[in-house]
Amino acid sequence: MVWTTEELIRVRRALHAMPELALQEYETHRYLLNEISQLNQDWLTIRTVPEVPTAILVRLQGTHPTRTIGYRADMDALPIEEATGLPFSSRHAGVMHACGHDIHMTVGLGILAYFAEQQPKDNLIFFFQPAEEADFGGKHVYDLGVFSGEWRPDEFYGLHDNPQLPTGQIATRPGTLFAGTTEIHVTFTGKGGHAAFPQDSNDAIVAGAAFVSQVQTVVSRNVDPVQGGVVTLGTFQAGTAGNIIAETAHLDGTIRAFTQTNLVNMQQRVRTIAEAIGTMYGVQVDLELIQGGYMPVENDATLAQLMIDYFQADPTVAFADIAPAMTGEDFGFLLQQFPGVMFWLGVGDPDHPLHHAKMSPNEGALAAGVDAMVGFLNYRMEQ
Ligand SMILES: CC(=O)N[C@@H](CCC[C@H](N)C(=O)O)C(=O)O
Repeated sequence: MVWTTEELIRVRRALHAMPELALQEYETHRYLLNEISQLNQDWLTIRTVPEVPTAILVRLQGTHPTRTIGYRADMDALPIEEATGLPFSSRHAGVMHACGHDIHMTVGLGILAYFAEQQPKDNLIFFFQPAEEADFGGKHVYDLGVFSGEWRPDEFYGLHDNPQLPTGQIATRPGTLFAGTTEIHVTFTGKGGHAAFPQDSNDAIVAGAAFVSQVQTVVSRNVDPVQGGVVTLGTFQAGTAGNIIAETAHLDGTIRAFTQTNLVNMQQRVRTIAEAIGTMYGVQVDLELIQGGYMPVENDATLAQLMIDYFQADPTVAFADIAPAMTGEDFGFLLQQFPGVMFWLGVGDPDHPLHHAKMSPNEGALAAGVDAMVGFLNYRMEQ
């Protein structure tokens, strides 16, 4: 490791305090560029992408390259009011790094800082990616043709922090690691009116409530229980007062499955239910189902096994086998274009899951993550 633990913590706390939503990561972008510009530039090239202005790519020229290896860290945060009480809490009201992307960026910078001092044998590309939680930034950048020519990785790696695992533990598996997801955005529009005269209205809340209940049958009745799936509705906004019948109800949610086939079937069921509710309750239905880049995260079997073998043989790494999770990740899209591996990095906060307002990763994971990945990349470059 080139950066000390103290330097990693300094960077992580600065990033934690400046969380920004998808495609708005301008302060984060400036901060990362400033840190990267202070590294040794001898074999380092920085590239920005005008069409996705918060993205940053960095290429390190290898000494005797046989391949180009990509490493991705995501940058965006979530619309959550932080409640950790930490002295370096979010400075941005209602926005929080509650998914640990501050950890991801810091580990990425730590690995980059190491190879900016120790020139790698193979070429390395670091991709600081906007918009993982929404708007699938990885797909946007890929679709622009950015990963071509000398910026084309032969293989791609990335990590996600995991509060349920002990600090510094690494876990992954060959094949499916995370689900594919689809965002649900639906508005039911009926006819508002006085609470006393329901016969003259079409109540959007009743339609929305029926939708909430009915979509519960998608997983319980339409998905093979052995394969599993998720339909969660995370928002329901309707109404202004107890004695007014609401004209509109808006709900947002997510559909998840480990295979694209199951995901598409679930999308169709959700669409059918929404349309049927429109007919049953006499409301207009505006439904958007957006998958974008949130494909199932499929680890390349050979590269994942290589990584697992390396980590299991390294006495400094605590490695654990793990089952797939229903988390989504738009890295799944990039792993459909390039072989590669995503892995979990334990951050030891079992009482506060990802997306919780009190989630507080243990910073001991930073050095563990950098050391493990630097070790693996050096090993991979000998193959
Ligand atoms: C790691 C993580 O938490 N990722 C997000 C990805 C969101 C995908 C999309 N916006 C959706 O809501 O389906 C997750 O919620 O798993």
